[in-house]
Amino acid sequence: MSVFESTHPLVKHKVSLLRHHDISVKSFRELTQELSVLLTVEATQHFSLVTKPLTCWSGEISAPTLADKQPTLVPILRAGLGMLEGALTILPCAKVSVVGLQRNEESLEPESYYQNIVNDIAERTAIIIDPMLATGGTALATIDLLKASGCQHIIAVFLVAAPEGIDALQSAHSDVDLIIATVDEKLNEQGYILPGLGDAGDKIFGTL
Ligand SMILES: O=P(O)(O)OC[C@H]1O[C@H](OP(=O)(O)OP(=O)(O)O)[C@H](O)[C@@H]1O
Ligand SMILES: O=c1cc[nH]c(=O)[nH]1
Ligand SMILES: [Mg+2]
Repeated sequence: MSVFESTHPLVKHKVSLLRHHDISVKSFRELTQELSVLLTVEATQHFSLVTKPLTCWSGEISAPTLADKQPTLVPILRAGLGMLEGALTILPCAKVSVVGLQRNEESLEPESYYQNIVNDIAERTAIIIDPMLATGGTALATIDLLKASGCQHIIAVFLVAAPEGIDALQSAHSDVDLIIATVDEKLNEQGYILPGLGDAGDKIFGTL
């Protein structure tokens, strides 16, 4: 498994803006979408290309073209929906597979309440999108579900990740690549990332 933490100055700057304690819902949503665009560029940077003949204004050329089927984006409800529009900005033909998981606030275990996975997922790269990787339980459950559905290639994109969550994914799924805006310090006793963002879903949906 590769773990890629972005070093892009715009990514770092936008994560810092997200951390402001009194950030508005509007700003949190906008920054989440902007970060999602930047991280989706990173997530797709190793996609394979083939050359295909193309007639352009000056004649025949061999043009680089994506080799494989479009990926499926996998937003984890709710907070992952906040990253969907940004990812679709640069992958406008991607399919979308939705997974509904909510972490139980006491046990910290993810509880499943919805899933709708594209039926040809075995032929597509899945790009999981969720702002937060904390204990890793939610991401693990999502990866298990995608693999059980036949998925062969998974990339997971997070805005903020705790070392505990990264370790959990590395131990269980060494074939999954992680793209992360920022790796934070640790989890607190309630399973929240420090310094973190607080509850990303509540900030995106205004349910604080
Ligand atoms: O790594 P974990 O310990 O599993 O925690 C991370 C999960 O927690 C948050 O979702 P939450 O359960 O708050 O649901 P929400 O998106 O509906 O707010 C977050 O968006 C992740 O999905
Ligand atoms: O810090 C955290 C941990 C889990 N979910 C969040 O939204 N934030
Ligand atoms: Mg939440």
